[in-house]
This record gives sequence, structure tokens and C-alpha cells, in this order.
Amino acid sequence: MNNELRVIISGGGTGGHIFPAVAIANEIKAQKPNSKILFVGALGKMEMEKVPKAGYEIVGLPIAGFNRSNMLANVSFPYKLIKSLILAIKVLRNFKPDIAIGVGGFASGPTLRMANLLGIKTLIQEQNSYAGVTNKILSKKAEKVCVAYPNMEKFFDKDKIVFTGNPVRGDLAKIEISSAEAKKSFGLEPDRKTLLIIGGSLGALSINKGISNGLKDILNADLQVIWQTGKTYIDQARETVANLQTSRVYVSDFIYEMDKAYAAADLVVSRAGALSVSELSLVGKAAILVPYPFAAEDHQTQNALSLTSKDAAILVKDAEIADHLVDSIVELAENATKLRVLSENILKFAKPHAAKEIVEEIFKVTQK
Ligand SMILES: CC(=O)N[C@H]1[C@@H](OP(=O)(O)OP(=O)(O)OC[C@H]2O[C@@H](n3ccc(=O)[nH]c3=O)[C@H](O)[C@@H]2O)O[C@H](CO)[C@@H](O)[C@@H]1O
Repeated sequence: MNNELRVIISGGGTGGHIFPAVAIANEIKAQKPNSKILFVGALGKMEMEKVPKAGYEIVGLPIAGFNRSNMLANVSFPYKLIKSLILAIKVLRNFKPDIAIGVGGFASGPTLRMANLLGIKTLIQEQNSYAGVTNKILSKKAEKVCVAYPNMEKFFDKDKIVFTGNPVRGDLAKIEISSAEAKKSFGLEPDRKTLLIIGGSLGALSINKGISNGLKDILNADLQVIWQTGKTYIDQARETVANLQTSRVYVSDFIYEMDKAYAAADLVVSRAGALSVSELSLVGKAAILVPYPFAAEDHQTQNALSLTSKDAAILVKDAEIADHLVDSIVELAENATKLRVLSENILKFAKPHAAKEIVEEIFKVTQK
């Protein structure tokens, strides 16, 4: 088998696109160590920081999203798009990939479009239960579309769909640390019930506000907390914690060691981004999902409903945070049976071999 596969992986914008991309890259490297992998992302976006941290090279395109709610913000859009298309062509011509993989996010559009033009094979990985516009367009020329939810024929040609699940980072697939050790690693008590709050890769303002207002009640329910806030809320969160003079809250804008965070958690409050949902399924954690209501076509609500319809998670709407979030947390924390049932049911959604199955498809496509 040819060991020198050349692969471009393009996309990003948020962790939900970047981390699956990194998981795919790691799996390619594990199976074909001599493969050459280049990422193509969007300048100024999260991938430009996270991809090099994961050990891969990345080129940034000057692309930005099309603003559907404020047309005036789009004045420079055509210029950025043309510049990105030209740069994408240059990158593709220089790197000469055997395949270009699109993981969603701004950069995947120009990169995969130009790959199609140059006759380079493409494959798409769609993380959500509701496909984005770019992926729908790109899928027309793609060889395969790897999806994470059933019933995706609504969006893609059914002959191209492969139901693989979302590729999750290897350290989450096999968590080695015990719950007690994980709790200690966050400076928390090893035996106390622990609530993990994650607002997706960027943090969630409305969840943060709800938690700030109800933190005292959460602590009164004997819980300790790992609270991921995102960059914009970290200072307020630190102030809230300082005012309560408690050592039972670990607060951080971003958690790199998510394996430890999941291991420490007895229950989780989370946005319903596709990767968060896939990871919670894999680690089998009882979760309260608060979908971000403004995600394209409200896809987070769809992601969440796929679980809540099977009693595999609890749904609290964003608009109901103030009235219900803290009560739901306290109620769930005190109900051992419900915690167990949710954990057992969410585990049924786990797709632990997603990365392997996607890479198999990549190899099949490149061998054709
Ligand atoms: C606002 C928005 O449009 N969000 C989208 C974005 O979400 P977002 O980027 O928030 O993505 P997900 O919830 O899918 O994934 C978050 C990822 O970040 C990681 N993580 C998170 C917090 C942290 O402190 N450390 C850390 O490593 C998680 O482990 C996970 O791997 O992409 C997802 C996948 O296309 C979509 O479903 C979401 O709707």
C-alpha cells in the first residue's frame, strides 16, 4: 500500500470543525505515518492557533463568512473570496494532494471548490444533523460524505453518504485517569459530585450568565464545579467565584484536557454542538443540553432532540435558562436513578470507530 498519501484538510472557525479535522489527521498518521498533511483554515480564526498546537502545519485564507443579517458587513466579501480562491489554487498546486477533505467552516468552500476545478478528489465530513449550505453545495462534486446522524439523504446524494459518526480525539475514546484523580487535577475534592459546564469551544454567554446568577444554589446543593467560560466571560466568572469565596469551583476560558474534565464530571451542562454531543455520548455522561438557538438553521436543537427523544439527555431551551437551568441541575444531581438512566442511554449513541471509518473511506477514494 502506498504510504505517502498527501492530504489537505480544510475548514474550521470553531472547535466543532477543528477537532474532528485533527482526529482525522491523527488517524491518517497512525495508519500511514509517512503521509503529508496540510491544513487550510481562515486567517484570524481558532484553527490558526489550535492546529499548530496539535502538531500540524496550516495555511490561512483571508476568507470571512457571509453575513446574512447585516448586508453592509459584506462589502469586502467578494474581494476576500477572490483572494482566497486564488490562494487556495496556489496551495493546491504546490502541495499536490491526493485528496482534499472539507470539515465545514469558512475555508472549506474555496479550498474544495478549487480542488474540484483541478480534478483533485474531495470528501466531506458533516458533523451536524442539519447540513450547512456550503457542505450541501460541495457534496455535489465530492466522492463521499461522511455523516454523524441518520436521515441525511435530505441533504446529500444517498449513494455518497457513509454513516461513520463524528471523529473524536483519541484521548477521549480511551480515558485513562480515574474520576477521583481527575477531580484532584482541577484542585477539587476527589469524592464530591462534580458538575462540568461547557459552552462549546467559544463559551456560551447565556449559560455563563445563568450559572453566575445561580452558582450559590449549585454550591448549596453540595456540588463542585468545573466551569469553562470562553474568552469573553472569564473575568466576570472569576469575579463571581471570588465573591462567593469558594474553593469548590474551577474556572477556565478553555480546557485543553477535556479527557480529565469528562472523567471528573458526574453531570454536564453543555451546548449541543455536534462534537460536544458526540463526545458526551462516547464518555456516557448524564447531560443537560442547552442548544445555541442561533446556529445555522437551529441545528443545535436538532442535535439535542436526537438525544432527548430517546431519554438520553435533558433539554433546557436557551430562553428558559433563567427560570429552569439551575433547578434542572440541582434536581438531576439529586436523582441517582435519572443520572444512571441518562448515562446508559447516551452511551448508545457512541460511535467510537468514527475516525477509523472515515480514514478507510479516504483510503478507498484515493486508491480508486
Ligand atoms: C455556535 C455554533 O455555530 N457552534 C457550532 C460549532 O460548535 P463548537 O465549536 O462549539 O463545537 P462542538 O460543540 O461541536 O465541539 C466543541 C469542541 O471543543 C472542545 N472543547 C470545548 C471547550 C473547551 O474548553 N475545550 C475543548 O477542547 C470539545 O471537546 C469539542 O471537541 O461547531 C459544531 C460542529 O459543526 C456545531 O454543531 C455548532 O453548532
